[in-house]
Amino acid sequence: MRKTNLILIGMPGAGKSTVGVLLAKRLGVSFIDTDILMQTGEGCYLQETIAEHGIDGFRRIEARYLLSVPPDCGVVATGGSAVYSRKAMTHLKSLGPAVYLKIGLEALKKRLGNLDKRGVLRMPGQTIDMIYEERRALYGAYADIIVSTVGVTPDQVVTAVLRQL
Ligand SMILES: Nc1ncnc2c1ncn2[C@@H]1O[C@H](COP(=O)(O)OP(=O)(O)O)[C@@H](O)[C@H]1O
Ligand SMILES: O=C(O)C1=C[C@@H](OP(=O)(O)O)[C@@H](O)[C@H](O)C1
Ligand SMILES: [Mg+2]
Repeated sequence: MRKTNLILIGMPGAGKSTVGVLLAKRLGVSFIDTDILMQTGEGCYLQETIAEHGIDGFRRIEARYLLSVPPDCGVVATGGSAVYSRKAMTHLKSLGPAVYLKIGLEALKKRLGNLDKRGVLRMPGQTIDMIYEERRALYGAYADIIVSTVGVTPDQVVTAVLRQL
């Protein structure tokens, strides 16, 4: 078993949570989904945190949970909005390489379905195209490793990540 930490970043729907748990099992390490860390810590669903605190409030609270990820984290599936906190990303990247699970806009639209049901952080009127445009430079800038998740199964994504380590 390889003892290693990996930080998964990318758009909502890219497969961070799905692939993350499979990767952790293959590597024999722990798995943390920061969305779950936040939900259990706050005692409510992410949508409720967004409704109560607004987008900026959600980002601040999310950053706090990202900063609480410990050194022996194993594989970490972040929420898609993690990259809005430079401080949190600096912390996470100090723990292990950031793996950008990349998905094209058209494939993403098919996978995501109704954005509101998924609780993607967005300003009123902001479309998925706009969010994609706003974020892709951030994901690219933080990425140590980039793996495409289009036209491949989650298991194949795991293999592709391991090949690049
Ligand atoms: N490689 C893949 N191919 C097709 N569907 C996928 C793939 N990886 C994940 N999915 C599906 O996409 C959806 C979003 O996956 P999820 O792991 O929740 O993404 P994220 O955590 O990045 O938001 C789920 O329905 C999941 O089953
Ligand atoms: O990208 C986003 O704005 C968000 C993505 C979600 O996580 P996933 O990327 O795991 O779907 C979750 O953190 C929250 O609903 C906001
Ligand atoms: Mg997820």
